[in-house]
Amino acid sequence: FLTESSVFCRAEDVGYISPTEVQEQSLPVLLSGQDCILHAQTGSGKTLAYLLAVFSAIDVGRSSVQALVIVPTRELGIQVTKVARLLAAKTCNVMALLDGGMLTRQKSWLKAEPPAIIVATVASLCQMVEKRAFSLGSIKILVIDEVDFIFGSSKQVNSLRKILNSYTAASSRQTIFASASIPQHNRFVHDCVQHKWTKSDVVHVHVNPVQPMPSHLHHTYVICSKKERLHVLLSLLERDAPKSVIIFVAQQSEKSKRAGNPPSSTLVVEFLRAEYKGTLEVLVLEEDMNFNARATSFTEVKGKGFLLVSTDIASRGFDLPQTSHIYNFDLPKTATDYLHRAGRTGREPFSKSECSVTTLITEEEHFVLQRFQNELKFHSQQLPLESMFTFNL
Ligand SMILES: Nc1ncnc2c1ncn2[C@@H]1O[C@H](COP(=O)(O)OP(=O)(O)OP(=O)(O)O)[C@@H](O)[C@H]1O
Repeated sequence: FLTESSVFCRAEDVGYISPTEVQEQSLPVLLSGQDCILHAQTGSGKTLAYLLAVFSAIDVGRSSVQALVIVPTRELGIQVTKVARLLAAKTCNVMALLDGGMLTRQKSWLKAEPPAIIVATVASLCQMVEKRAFSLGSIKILVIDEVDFIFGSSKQVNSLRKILNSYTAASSRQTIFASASIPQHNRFVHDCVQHKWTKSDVVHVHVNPVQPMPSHLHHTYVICSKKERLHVLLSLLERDAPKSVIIFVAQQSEKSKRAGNPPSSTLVVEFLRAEYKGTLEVLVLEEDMNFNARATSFTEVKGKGFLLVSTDIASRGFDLPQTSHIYNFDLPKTATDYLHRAGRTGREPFSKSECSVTTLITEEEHFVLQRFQNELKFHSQQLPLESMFTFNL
C-alpha cells in the first residue's frame, strides 16, 4: 500500500505542487476511506483528488482489479487514464476499457495480467463483466465521474445500477461520485443511502455551493438572426484572436436528419474552412462520427492551437487548459449544459486570467439565457450586433 505521504509525493513528482481548494477539502475524507460525493466547480481538480484516493486504496503488489473509474465518454476515459498512468509511474497497470476500443484483445490481457486500475465507460465494462473477462470480487474503490450525467443518460443508467448494486456492493468498497453539477444534491445524497449506492455515512464535499460558475469567466452574448450567426461567429473570432477555441453546436435531431438538413457542425465547419483566415486548425468532434475519426480529432486537439467545433460530447470533463474562448453557436439545452460547456475554459487552477464564453442567440432565446443566468448566478453582457460587422464586412 502507498502511505498518505507517498501518495502526495507522487502528485508532486507529476507537477502538482499545492492542492486546489477541492483537493484540500476532500482529501482528508477520501484518504480516510469514507464514501464521498465530490461536488465542485469545473476545472477545480476533482480528477487528481479521486485518483489520489485510488492510489491510497490499492495494493500495487497484488495482481487483481482493485479500482474502477467509470466515465461517460471515451474521450474523458483517455484523459483520466493518462493522469492515472502518470501517477502510477509504472508501479501498477492502468487499463482503459472504452467504447470503440479493442475489447477482444483486451479480454485476453485482462485474463493474463489483471490491471490494478481500470478506467471504463459503462457499456464496455459491462460487456467485459458479462463475458467473465475478469472478476470484480477484489474491487476496493469505485469512482463514478460525471455521475449526474451517467444517471441522467437513458443508455447508461441501467448498467450503472448493475455496477453499483449487483457486480459490487457498497459495503465492501469505497465509493466516490464526482461532478460539477449534482441537481437536487440533498435528494441525491438521500438516494445514495436509500438505494445502497454508498454506505450510510457518505460525505458530501460541496465546494463553493453558492457559486457554481467559476468566477474568472467573462460571459457575453450577441442577439442576431439564425442567418447572421455564421458571420457573427467569424467576426467574434477575428475580434477576439483566441489562443484555442471550442465552438459548441447542437446535436442534430432525428427530425432534422430525416428532412435531409445538414447538422450545425457541418454548417459551421464548412463555413469556417472557407472563410476563417486565422492560424488555428478547424477540427470537428461529434457523437455520430466513427471512433477512429473521433480519436483523430481528439489527438490533434492536443498540444497546439485549435478551433474545435463540437457537440456536447466535449462539454463533460474535457481538459484542454489552453482553451481561452468558448462560443455557444447553438444555445445549450439546460443550465447544466451551459455550466459544463463554459467550464471547458478557465481550467488552470491558479491562474487569474479571464477567459470568455460567448453565446449567440435569437431575440426569442434571450429569456432562456436569462433563466440560465439566474439559476447559475452569473452575469452576461450584451455585445451589440453592429459592433460585430465592422470586422469582416
Ligand atoms: N493541485 C494542482 N495543481 C496544479 N494543477 C492542477 C492541480 N490539480 C489539478 N490541476 C489541473 O487542473 C486542471 C483541471 O483539473 P480536472 O480536470 O481534475 O478538473 P475537474 O474538477 O475534474 O473539472 P470538470 O468538472 O470540468 O471535469 C487539469 O489541467 C489539472 O491538471
